[in-house]
Amino acid sequence: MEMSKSSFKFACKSSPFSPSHPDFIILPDDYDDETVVLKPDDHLSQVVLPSTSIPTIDMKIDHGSLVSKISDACENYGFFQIINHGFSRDLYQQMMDVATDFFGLPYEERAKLYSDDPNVSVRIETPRLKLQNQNRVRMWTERLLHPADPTHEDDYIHLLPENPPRYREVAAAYSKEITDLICRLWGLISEGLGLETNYLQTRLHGSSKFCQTVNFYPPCPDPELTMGVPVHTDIGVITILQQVQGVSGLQVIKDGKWLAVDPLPDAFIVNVADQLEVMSNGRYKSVHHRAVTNQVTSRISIITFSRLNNDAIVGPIEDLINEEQPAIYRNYHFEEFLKEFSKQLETRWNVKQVFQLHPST
Ligand SMILES: O=C(O)CCC(=O)C(=O)O
Ligand SMILES: [Fe+2]
Repeated sequence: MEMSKSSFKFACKSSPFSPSHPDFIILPDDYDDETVVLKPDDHLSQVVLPSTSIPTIDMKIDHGSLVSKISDACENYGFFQIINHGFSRDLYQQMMDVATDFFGLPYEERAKLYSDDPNVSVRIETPRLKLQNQNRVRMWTERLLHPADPTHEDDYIHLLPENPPRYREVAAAYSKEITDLICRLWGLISEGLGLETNYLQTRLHGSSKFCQTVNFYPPCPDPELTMGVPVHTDIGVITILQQVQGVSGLQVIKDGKWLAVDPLPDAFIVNVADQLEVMSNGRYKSVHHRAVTNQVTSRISIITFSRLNNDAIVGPIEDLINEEQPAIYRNYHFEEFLKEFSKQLETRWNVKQVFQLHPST
C-alpha cells in the first residue's frame, strides 16, 4: 500500500500527525543517556548492504544441514530468514491483505480499538519511549495487538476487529498455521542444542502462549528524528515476522553495525528472544533490533511472539550446564522478568542482564 504523508491519521487521539509535535520527536541513536544500552557510536548508525544481511535458510534442505544452519544463525546472528517453510502462500498473502485493509480504515474506525491499557488483550496502541529528563515520546508506528492462540480461539476472536470483514477468519486461520510453524522451529532449535526434538515442546507445554502484533509504519516526513520501534530485544522465546514486500525497515545489530533485513518474497524472519537465550545458557543470542521509517512508503510487519505464562519457571536447561559451562543465569518465574521489563520499559532494554548470576563477567 502506498500511502501519502497526509492521508494517515494516528488513532492515538492526543498526538497530531506532525513530526514537529514534541510527542512524536525522538532522537535516533545519538541521545547520550546512560540508561540506553547501545552507546552512540559512528559505526552503529551505519547500515551495511543487504547482501551482508542475516542468513537465509531454505527449509527444504536435508534435515541435518537445516538443524546446523539454524543453530549457527541462532549463535552468530540471533536472526535468520526462512524460505520454503511450507506455510500456505495464500494465507501469508491474505493476512497481509487484511492487515493492509485494517490500516486503510478511517481513523474513527481504528480509534474504537485504541487503548493504552496493557491489560486490554485486543487493542491498538502507539508505543512510547522515555528519554532521560524528558517525557515519554510516541513512536512513529501504530500497532494492533491481539492473542494468537489457537487453543483459546473463542476467548478472543470475537474481540478482533470487525473490519475488514475477513480479519477474524483470516487471523484465526493464520494463528493455527503460524503456531504450527513455531512448534516445528522449537523442534529444530531443540535438536540444534543437542536435545530431543520435542524438548522445548514438552518443556513449554502448558506454560507458553502466543500473541501477535500488526505494526503499521506510515511514511514519516523526517525519519531521522523518529523511530518506528526503538532498539530492543524481544522478551519471549522466539519471534516470527512477515513483512510487506518492497519496503525495508527492520534493522539488526551485528558486530556493532546495523544490518538491514530486506524483505524476501514469502519469507519469514525468525529471531531468538530473551527466554531462549537464558534457556540455552547464553549460547543462542537475543539480539538488539529496531524498525526505522521512511518518507515515501508505509510499511507493515506481522509479528507472532511465543511468550510464557507468568508462572513459567525459566533458567538454563539442566542438560546444557556442567562444570565447564556453569549456569550464567539464575532460575526465575517469567512474572519476575515481566516486572523487571516494566521497570525498564521506555528507558533501557536489557532486562535479561538482571538475571545473570555474575553480571560483571
Ligand atoms: O516491524 C519490524 O520489523 C520489527 C518490530 C519489532 O521488532 C517488534 O515489534 O518487536
Ligand atoms: Fe522486536
